[in-house]
Amino acid sequence: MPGRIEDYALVGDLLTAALIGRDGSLDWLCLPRFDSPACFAALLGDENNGRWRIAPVAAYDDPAPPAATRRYRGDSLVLETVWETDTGRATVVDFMPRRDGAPSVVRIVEGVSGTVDLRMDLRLRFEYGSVVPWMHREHGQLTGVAGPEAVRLSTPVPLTAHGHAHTADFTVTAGERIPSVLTWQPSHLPAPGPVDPFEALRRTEEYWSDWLRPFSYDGTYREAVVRSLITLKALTYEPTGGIVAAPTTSLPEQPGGVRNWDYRYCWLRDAGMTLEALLRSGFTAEADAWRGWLERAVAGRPQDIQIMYGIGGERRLTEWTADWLPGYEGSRPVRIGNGAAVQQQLDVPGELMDTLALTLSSGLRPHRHLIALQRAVLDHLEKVWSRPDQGLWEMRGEPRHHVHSKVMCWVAFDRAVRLAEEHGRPGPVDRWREIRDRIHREVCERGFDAARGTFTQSYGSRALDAALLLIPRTGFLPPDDPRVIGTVAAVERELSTGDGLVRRYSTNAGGSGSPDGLAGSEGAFLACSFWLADALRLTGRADEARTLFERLLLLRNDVGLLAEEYDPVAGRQLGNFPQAFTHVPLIRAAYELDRHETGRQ
Ligand SMILES: OC[C@H]1O[C@H](O[C@H]2O[C@H](CO)[C@@H](O)[C@H](O)[C@H]2O)[C@H](O)[C@@H](O)[C@@H]1O
Repeated sequence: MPGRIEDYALVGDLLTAALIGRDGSLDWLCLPRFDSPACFAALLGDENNGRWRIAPVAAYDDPAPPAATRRYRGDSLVLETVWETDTGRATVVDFMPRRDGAPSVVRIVEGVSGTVDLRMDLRLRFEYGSVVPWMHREHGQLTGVAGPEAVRLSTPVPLTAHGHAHTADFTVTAGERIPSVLTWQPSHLPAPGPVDPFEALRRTEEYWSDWLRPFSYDGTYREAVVRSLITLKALTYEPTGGIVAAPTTSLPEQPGGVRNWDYRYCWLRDAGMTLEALLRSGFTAEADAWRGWLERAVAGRPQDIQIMYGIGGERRLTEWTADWLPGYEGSRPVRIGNGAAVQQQLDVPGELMDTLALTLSSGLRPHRHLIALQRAVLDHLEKVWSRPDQGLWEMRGEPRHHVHSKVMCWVAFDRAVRLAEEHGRPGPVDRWREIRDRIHREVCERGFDAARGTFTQSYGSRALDAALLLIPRTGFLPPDDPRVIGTVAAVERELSTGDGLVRRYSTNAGGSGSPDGLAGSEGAFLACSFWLADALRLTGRADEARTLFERLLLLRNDVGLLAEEYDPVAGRQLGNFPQAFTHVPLIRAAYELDRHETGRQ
């Protein structure tokens, strides 16, 4: 059975990523890309949906299994799991080397002291756990083939078949290193050249230390920021520059519930925020690559711009359900694809304009096509900003006039005005200024509940929304405006989960059912909880901001990773994992709190 979400660690090769549990089981891997079918999908079912486990024999069935501790090697994506057994200590080193042709996962067992008896258990399943491949030996490698896919395992450990599993018991002694390399390829091609596991390890470590070289932040939260940045980089599809929201699908927002979504795609919103974090950290190459991805993805008519795309810029992300998969802890359906791709979410043009303005002010050269695109986006937004939408939470119910979306429409015109005023960019500035001011008036009249002193989730509603915490950082109103202060206080009061964290909205607002039209509820939303920390700082409550931020840092798992949500009652992470949307505000809050402290000193 899969572990808790926080039991997993990430390894990746910048084209896809794998999740490996504390129990030594690789339970999730899509090959050759993030959005390809999984060849190990135990995460969304059990071992018979595909897994590759290496662990001490005693860890398999013993009710008191040996203890494992984990860490990444330095500032890299090379994972080490250290097993302490009665007879000795062994380390399993897991990583995905940078690709030189075919994608591979390398797992090296190193004997540290004494001897350790281990077991390898390989259950290869293509097509999200549904296809049992034909397994055979070829050129000394165990090979699995089914349809278009082939996987080869190269290891000195002799595996034997037991039903649809291949297993081996073996012993490692101190000083010994036993490698296994699993490589994927299209089945019609000849076997790729061998991977030297030790040389691959050296190069992978070297790559990560080179990558971090431009990073100079040395503040209080360096360790958390670095791990978040490495995670964001690992979620970037290197060939195109697209950034996935998370490498998983259908890790539930409520165990056993229906709030299960596929995040292996690029949201303009999430990626724009990621870009801000990368730019602020000095990673301009990634920012430039993403801009290239964006330019290609959105090319065409502005009315056809989607809120999300595939990692190659694909538009059709048709949602379907993998009904054969039991789901993580029975959370069904397991969704592949994402129906939100065709939604109207009016915050997105604002995110886009904000990101483009940021890239310009960071000194990246403007692309001619993007300048034309901005004009076209604004022309289109002028026609549609007053319509209802699904909002940033991608609510699947009736469209509404979401206040956060309207504020972001204001941002779109505001940034256009500023680009014209400050950078001399051409455009109908007076008209943009006039629309900007009209949106502002409308939001303050229709989106503000004067009796309670707070902005609301949508016009005329009493419901609140933690996205409103973003208002002070957009410049829509200054942080010390009583309407901002009232909104922060109302969100804290009404959306708190009792421990300082907040939900994004109430799934039971006024007893009338959830505004998202879905059954069940969900946990505290971690991005919103980081936004709250940021809003507290902005509104003059820096000490409370720091306390909340440091509490949030404690929710990271043993290797520094966070999912989308957290269940404060069960004390466990929820939702897709690790999630960019969570790690991005962590980075921002860390920088801002440090900056505040330095300013104070
Ligand atoms: O809550 C319902 C929606 O949940 C997902 O969207 C969430 O994740 C996105 C990616 O991180 C984020 O941009 C969005 O703001 C979140 O609400 C899901 O992808 C949607 O299909 C679903 O309707």
